[in-house]
Amino acid sequence: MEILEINYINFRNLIDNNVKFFPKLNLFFGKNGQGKTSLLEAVYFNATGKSFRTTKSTEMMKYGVKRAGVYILYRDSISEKTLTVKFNDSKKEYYYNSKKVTYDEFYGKLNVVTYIPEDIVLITGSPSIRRTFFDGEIAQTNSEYFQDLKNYNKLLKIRNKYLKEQRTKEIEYQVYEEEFVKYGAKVIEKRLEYVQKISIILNLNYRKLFDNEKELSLSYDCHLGNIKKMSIKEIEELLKEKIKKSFNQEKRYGFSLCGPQKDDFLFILNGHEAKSTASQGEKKSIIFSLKLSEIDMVIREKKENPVLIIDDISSYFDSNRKNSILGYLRKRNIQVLISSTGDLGIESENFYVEGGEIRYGTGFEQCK
Ligand SMILES: Nc1ncnc2c1ncn2[C@@H]1O[C@H](COP(=O)(O)OP(=O)(O)OP(=O)(O)O)[C@@H](O)[C@H]1O
Repeated sequence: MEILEINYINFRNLIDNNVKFFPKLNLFFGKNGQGKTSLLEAVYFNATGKSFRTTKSTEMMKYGVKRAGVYILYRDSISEKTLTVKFNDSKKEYYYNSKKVTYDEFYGKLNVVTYIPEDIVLITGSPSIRRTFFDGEIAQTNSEYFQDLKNYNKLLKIRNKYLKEQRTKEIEYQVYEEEFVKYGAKVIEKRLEYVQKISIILNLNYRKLFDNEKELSLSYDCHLGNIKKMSIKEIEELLKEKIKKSFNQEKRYGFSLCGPQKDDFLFILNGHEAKSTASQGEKKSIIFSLKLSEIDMVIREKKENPVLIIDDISSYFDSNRKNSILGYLRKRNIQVLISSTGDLGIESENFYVEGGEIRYGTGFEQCK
């Protein structure tokens, strides 16, 4: 996939514009606070309907305006396509090839992978951060998972409501519980399958780019115990069993204590959990390897190259490591959008960002 151009209106500090991108490395450089991240955020938001900086879309609207919008023209292996998101403080509208669509129909069309400074929380942060991240990743290439997860989350809310209101003797509750178990097991099974696939690629990428003396893996830490070799029926049975055992406690608490919302994803480096043992440098390298592995997963599942977005590359790696990563990305024929406060010392198409304006082809001397 390749983004050909983006148009934005009233997006953060960006001056309304149309920017054309190039197939390989696109570098957006400029001083701090000029709009580099805002441009990358606009691309990400246009592709996914979400921001990597905020959960409130109103924060992305230029101060003082009532509505904003982004439009992307991109090409996949078949044809050119467009995606548009229009939003205001109360709703978002999605368009695919100029036709209004639901979010379900919109999500996953244009695949993007991001690497931003805040990504380190994928290791250091809480399990819910990892669940949200991996759920999004799996859903990006697997629309069945997107639906299963949506159904499960709906059922979880309903089940919690019944538990809270002590209505578990009602007939409907039994029906909901059966569905809850069915979708819960589906979510767990698909997550496990994804983890098993990506873990192998993750280790290869980590060893190739960062440290071939170490072994890195990702494991799915399921609240049901070791489910690695289980069929979906066995997972369902185990979940049912677990619910039966915790039911009295669930009624007391008024919410579900079982289900995939209790699970976690663990990064294991040389046999130890990275969260508590890996160095800062190792954590950054693990996350970068994860992002490269996501690219490989998209290629594998969708037969399309995703677009890679890297915000502020200079803040992660020293120049040696940066050069080896960028050289590697160039060889892989992936479109990359990178922001930096200076020259990267590698062949790239350069854009200068100043005061919300993006200008193509200007020299690095302006940045000094
Ligand atoms: N909703 C908004 N409307 C207008 N301006 C905004 C809005 N949100 C943020 N800004 C401003 O936009 C400017 C650009 O921010 P951005 O994060 O894109 O900068 P940057 O070039 O990536 O900087 P850095 O190199 O420091 O990360 C900042 O000065 C910020 O205060």
